[in-house]
Amino acid sequence: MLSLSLSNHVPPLTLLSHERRILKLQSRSSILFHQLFHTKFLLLSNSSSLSSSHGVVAISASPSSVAVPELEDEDHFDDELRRLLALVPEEIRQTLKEHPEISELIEIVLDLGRKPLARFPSGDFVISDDAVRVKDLEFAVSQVGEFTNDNRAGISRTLHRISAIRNRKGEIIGLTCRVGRSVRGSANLLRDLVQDGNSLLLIGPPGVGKTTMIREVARMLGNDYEKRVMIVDTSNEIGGDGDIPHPGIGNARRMQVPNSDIQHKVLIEAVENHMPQVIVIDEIGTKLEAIAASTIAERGIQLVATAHGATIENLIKNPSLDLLVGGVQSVTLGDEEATRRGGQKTVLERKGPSTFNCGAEIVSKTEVRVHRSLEATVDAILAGRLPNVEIRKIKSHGVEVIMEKEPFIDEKTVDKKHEEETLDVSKLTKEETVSEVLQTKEITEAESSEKDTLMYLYVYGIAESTVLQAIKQLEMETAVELTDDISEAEALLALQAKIRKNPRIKSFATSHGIPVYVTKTNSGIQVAKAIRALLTDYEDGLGEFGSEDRLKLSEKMDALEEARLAIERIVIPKKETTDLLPRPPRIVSLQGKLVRKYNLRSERKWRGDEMYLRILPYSTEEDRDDREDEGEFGEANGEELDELGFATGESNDSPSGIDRLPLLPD
Ligand SMILES: Nc1ncnc2c1ncn2[C@@H]1O[C@H](COP(=O)(O)OP(=O)(O)OP(=O)(O)O)[C@@H](O)[C@H]1O
Repeated sequence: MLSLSLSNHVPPLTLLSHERRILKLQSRSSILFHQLFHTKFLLLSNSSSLSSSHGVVAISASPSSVAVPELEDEDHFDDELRRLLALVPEEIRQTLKEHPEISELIEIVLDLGRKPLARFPSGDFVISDDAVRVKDLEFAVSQVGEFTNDNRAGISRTLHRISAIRNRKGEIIGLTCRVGRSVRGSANLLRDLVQDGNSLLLIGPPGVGKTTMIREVARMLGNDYEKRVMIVDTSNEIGGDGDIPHPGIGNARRMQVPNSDIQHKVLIEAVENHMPQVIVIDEIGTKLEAIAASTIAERGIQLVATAHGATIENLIKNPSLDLLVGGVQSVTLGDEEATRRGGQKTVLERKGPSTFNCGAEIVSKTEVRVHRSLEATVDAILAGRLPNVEIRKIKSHGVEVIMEKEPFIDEKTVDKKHEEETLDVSKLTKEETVSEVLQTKEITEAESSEKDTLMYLYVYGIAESTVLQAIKQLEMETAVELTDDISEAEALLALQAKIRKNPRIKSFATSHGIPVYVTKTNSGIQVAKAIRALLTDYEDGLGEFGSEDRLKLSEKMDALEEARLAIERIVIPKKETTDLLPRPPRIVSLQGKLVRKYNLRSERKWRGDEMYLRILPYSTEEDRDDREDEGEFGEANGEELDELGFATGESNDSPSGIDRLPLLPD
């Protein structure tokens, strides 16, 4: 039997659960520690050795002297917990302190005239049989900061959150005192998603641990990846109460929000004034906040946010928040398509790009369901298919942090079955669907691996089984893989009638330089012809397929987007003259056209030998010079703007064809 040497202040019986440390005896001479909730180990033996890989920390020691884990900031944490316990009347505080799970306390509930409760992961505990009195509430309130309009307050330099319930006169008659803690490693399951700059939306029911995870993401991005992180901290929950943020956020900075109603404005201010690379925000709950988040994402800033809701489906159905996942619209089908879908006349489709690239449903503190492509998930859900999900768990029965993947479900193949064999996917058990799909995928992958090159193809409006069949028959040099993610596609194959009805897809392809091939019918022969044409083009210009156009286009799109943002964010609302970045004259001319579409005046300027556009906050009525200038670099015309999707006019549609967001109200 191993003997454990314990530090004096840790009672032996609480060792296994204290701060959720899990020790597992691996053999007579070694012990492994679950390193999730602490960062430092105090080695009590000189003969101990410590090694770490993949979040697993192994400590080997001689049987008689074993390492004891020690929280880096244990004293600090104890002090914080003490400050929360200080809120309850002294006579019952001791009872609470002696509770064996005190280090895992979640909340203290004090309701006038009722017995005080402590909430633990294992359940509720009645702290005393004596009901809470007015003076008990007053005592607690006197120790916390000011309550803001959302009835929340904090305790300075701690992460605790105190929420008040008031009577109709506004007097406090109940308090929920939530323990806040910073937990190192709590976001390890999400590290790979955010480290490359993906925007991530965390959702989950109240109390599941979203704030704790997002705080750790902020710290991780700021410290481990040295990004400029700005937290917009609506209730001071991420960075704690007081003006000096809690050390749990690491190098991340934080902006406080004076009033939750203006959270969206602080979000925009954060971007405009503090040059963040990442914005972190807890609880996006209103339409205005969702709009502000989308605006930020549009500017290419990485966004990490939380929202309430157990699943992505909940968000899709929430009219205030559906914008976060692209929004939903009802589309009327053509007769042919409606017949093919068994008479269904309208379908729901995603309206535009999702604000976030990835999503994670927090199931518990140790389990998340990851949607690597939120757009693909939303599309799948709206089409009645199963989305791809990765289930990631921290296994506590062992000592490893294990990433689990739910078996891969290839939506395209599910779709194929849906379309070709009119097979009702919902009637299949998940296992049946998955195993069939896996078989198909294996075959495709085996075939692909024999070919020299691989091209990603996005198919729109044509049954994918027809496409796969055609590819197989053609026996070209290039292997083709169908993708659900249009942004990774190297070519787009569409049914003409379908793509005409969806200018957004076409516009996206154009703006990203993705060549589009269309067929008039979706017969096997037509489809095969189109694929042969596109593969021949691809093989002819291998490596440069569309790349030159892609470059030119992306520069034009960037320039127009820059002009649009300057107009909508600065020139119009602030009535300020704004200079754009220097561009080739041809592109400056195009920007000038866009400015005129907003009835504004612009001037071409030179910096050295570089030309740039100055946008003035005056109407075009005064814009004589510019009009006269027209034609000097004369290729730019309104039609080109239209082609690029920057048509303005009366419609509220986005100039880029990808739905733009309305301007934020003042
Ligand atoms: N990994 C963890 N280890 C230990 N305790 C945790 C962990 N994650 C969260 N907690 C605790 O669980 C409680 C709820 O966590 P948190 O406040 O982060 O949840 P939430 O989902 O943001 O809740 P809400 O939606 O109500 O704001 C807190 O007391 C927190 O300290």
